[in-house]
Amino acid sequence: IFSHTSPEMWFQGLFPPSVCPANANVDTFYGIMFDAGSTGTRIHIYTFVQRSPDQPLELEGEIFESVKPGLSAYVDQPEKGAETVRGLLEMAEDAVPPSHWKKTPVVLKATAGLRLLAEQKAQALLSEVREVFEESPFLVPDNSVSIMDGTYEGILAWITVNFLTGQLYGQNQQTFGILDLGGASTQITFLPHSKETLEQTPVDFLASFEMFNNTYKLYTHSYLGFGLKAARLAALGALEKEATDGHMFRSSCLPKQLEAEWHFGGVKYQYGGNREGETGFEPCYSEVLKVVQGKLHQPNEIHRRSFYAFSYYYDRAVDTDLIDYEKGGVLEVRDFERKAKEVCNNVDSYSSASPFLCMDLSYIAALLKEGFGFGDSTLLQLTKKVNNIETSWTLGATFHLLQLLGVSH
Ligand SMILES: O=c1[nH]cnc2c1ncn2[C@@H]1O[C@H](COP(=O)(O)OP(=O)(O)O)[C@@H](O)[C@H]1O
Ligand SMILES: [Ca+2]
Repeated sequence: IFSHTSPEMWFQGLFPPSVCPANANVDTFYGIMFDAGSTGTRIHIYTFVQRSPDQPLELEGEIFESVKPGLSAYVDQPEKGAETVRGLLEMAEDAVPPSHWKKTPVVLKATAGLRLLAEQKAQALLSEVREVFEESPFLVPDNSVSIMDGTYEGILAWITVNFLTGQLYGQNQQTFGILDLGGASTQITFLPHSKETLEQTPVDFLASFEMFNNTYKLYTHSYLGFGLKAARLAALGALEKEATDGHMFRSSCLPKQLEAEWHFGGVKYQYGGNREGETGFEPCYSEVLKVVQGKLHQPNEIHRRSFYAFSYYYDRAVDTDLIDYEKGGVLEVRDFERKAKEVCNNVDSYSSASPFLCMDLSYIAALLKEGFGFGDSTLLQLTKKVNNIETSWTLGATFHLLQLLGVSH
C-alpha cells in the first residue's frame, strides 16, 4: 500500500527529517526502473520512506536521466546499446547509498521500439542488457529485462497519474484518463463508468486488476505503429515499401524545397517536400488522416471523461508555445488543429525548429479527432510532472515491482 505526501508537507516540522528524533526509525527504499523507449532510454530512481513498519511506503522523490537514441537504434550493435544502459546505471550508484545496493531492484522494460524489431534482434539487445545488470551491485529480480506488453504500458501510466493526483486513495476518487503518445506506439486508458462502454468494447481492450483494496476494470489499448515517429513513416508511405534505400519519400506536410535523411529503428529514410505539388494544411491533413481513419476503436464515453496527455502531446504543444515547458496547461483538442493550420500554411518559417512540425501537429489533431473520436472542445490536461515526479508508466511499474518483492503490501 502506498500513499503520497507532497514534499512540502514533509518539511513542516521544526527539524529536518534526518535529525528529527521521531524519524529515527524511518526506513528508506529505492527502486530503479528503466524505460527503454523507441526514441530514448531513461532511468527513474525512486526513493520511498517508511516511517514505521505498519505504515505504508511514501514516495519521496525521483532522480531521472535519459539518453538518445533508444536501444532499437543499436539493432546491429547490441553491446553498444547495452553500454548506454551501463552509463545510466552508474548514475544509480551515486544516487543510492552503497549499504542499500544489494536490496535495490533494477528492472528494464522496453516498449514499442523493440516490439517492432525482429524477435531475435530484440532478444540479443535484451540479453546484453541483462549482462550489464548482472555485473552491477544491485538486486536483479527474475525476468528483470523484458519487452512490456502494451496493455501494461497504459495501465501503469494510468496508475502513475492517478496516484500522483491523489485519486487512488481517500474519498472522492475521480480518476483521470491518460493519453500517451510515444515514438512508435500510443496508448489510451480510462476507467469506464457506463455499462454501455463495457458492453461495446472488445474484451482485449479491457483489463482488470486490484490495487489499494480496490478492483479496477480499465479501458486500455496500445496502438503499435501509431506513435508520432511511426506515423511520420506511415504518412510518407515509407512503411509499405520493401526497399527504402535510395527512394525519396515526399509529403505536402514538409517544406517544399527540403530534402534530407532520417534514421529510425536502425533504418535510413530519405524524405523531402512536394517540389512540384501542393503543400499546406489541407493536403497535409488528408495525408495524415489516411494513417488513422477507421483504424482505431472509438469509445463514446471519452466525451464524458477527463484526460491527462503527455509525451509528444506535451512536447509539440511546448514547441509551438501552446503551453509553457515548466507549467504545462489545459488545451482544447481544437488548439492542436489551429496550430497545425498556422504552421502548415507557413511551413518555411517554422522549418528551423523541425521540418516535421506541420506533419506532427496535423497527425496529433487527426489522431485525437478522427482516431479516438474526441470532440473539438474536449479539454486535455497537458502535464510532464506532478509534484515533481515524471508522469511515466515507470512509477506504476515500480509499485508493482515492490509489491511482488514483498517490500510493500
Ligand atoms: O519520464 C518521462 N516523462 C515524460 N515524458 C516522457 C518520459 N519518458 C519519455 N517521455 C516522452 O515520450 C516520448 C517518446 O516516446 P518513447 O521513446 O517512449 O516511444 P515509445 O513509447 O513509442 O516506445 C517523448 O515525447 C518523451 O518526451
Ligand atoms: Ca514511452
